[in-house]
Amino acid sequence: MTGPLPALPPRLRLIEIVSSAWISAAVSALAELGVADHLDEPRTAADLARLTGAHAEALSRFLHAACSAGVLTALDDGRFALTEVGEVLRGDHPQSMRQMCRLTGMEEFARTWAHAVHTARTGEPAFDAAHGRPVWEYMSDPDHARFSRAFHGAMAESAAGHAVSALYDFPEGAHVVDVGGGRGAMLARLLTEHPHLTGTVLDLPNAVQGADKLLADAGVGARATVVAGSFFEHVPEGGDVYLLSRVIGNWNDEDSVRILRAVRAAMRPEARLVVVGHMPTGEDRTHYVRALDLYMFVLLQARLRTPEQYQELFARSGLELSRAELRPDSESLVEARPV
Ligand SMILES: C[S@@+](CC[C@H](N)C(=O)[O-])C[C@H]1O[C@@H](n2cnc3c(N)ncnc32)[C@H](O)[C@@H]1O
Repeated sequence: MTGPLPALPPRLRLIEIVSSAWISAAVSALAELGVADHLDEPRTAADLARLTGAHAEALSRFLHAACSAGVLTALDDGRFALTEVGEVLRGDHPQSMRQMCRLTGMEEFARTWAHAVHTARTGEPAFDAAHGRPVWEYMSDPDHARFSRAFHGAMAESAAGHAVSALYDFPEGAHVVDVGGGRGAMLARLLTEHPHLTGTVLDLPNAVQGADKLLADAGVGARATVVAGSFFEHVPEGGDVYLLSRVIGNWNDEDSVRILRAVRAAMRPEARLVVVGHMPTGEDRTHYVRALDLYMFVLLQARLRTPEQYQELFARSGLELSRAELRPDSESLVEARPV
């Protein structure tokens, strides 16, 4: 189903809502198996099962479930084809969501959602209730390297497809410090698009694993530095633009102010801070922003914010809002300057 849902009697509508989690799990499983990467031409379930090491009859159920969500179409001859939406599940699509769809289905998140009622009762993060510690700490544990790789792989995939340069004019010759920049995918894209820029990526040691290689493979290694560390302890000085992409939405107000103050302490008076992330605009066409706000709370006791709410955090951190670029259904941008 690709358009708006038809009007349904309340009981049917409700069961449609709660069972959509199963369809979502089916799409995540297809992403894990890499099914879409074999659908450069329509194929049967048996063919796809052979190519992905899956069970043919079981896979056909997953494929039909994905058809009901409009990700695939079942052809009259029994073969399955990608729809325009399904194309984005391909690993080689320029805006691929394969790693993100795979990540969404991982056990860690399933267990987190199973504890969501704990969050509703107490206001505490369900991730901690399910796993005994906060998500960043859990991910830093070498025993959870698979989850960490999947998480940072998904972030790198979506950051690489993110056109931050379409939203912001980076000054000629600027040095960009990507604070909490993961594997450096966003920095790599920025430096590729703007040969005059240099940059630094700062993130926790488990997150920057592979960043040197990613930047070198993108051909920008000579203009980039990778720093492993915590933004609560130190943010590198000397930047002209400090980027916080999809970071502040992970933290409550107190911690956000600590991060912003650490960035502010590193900034020269003429430097700028650019915050990128989903912000409620009131014009969003999907329920994703509301769902993401819930997810941030359940996972991290955090929230998405409007530019006005960012301004409140900036005011407590020695910064002031200098620009806001709101984009419904997509990531928005706010800029701040030191006061
Ligand atoms: C949602 S991800 C966003 C990554 C990247 N900026 C992007 O937009 O793709 C949040 C990032 O914050 C990083 N992070 C969490 N705690 C941190 C800390 N104390 N110091 C530095 N980075 C941290 C995580 O490792 C993760 O890479």
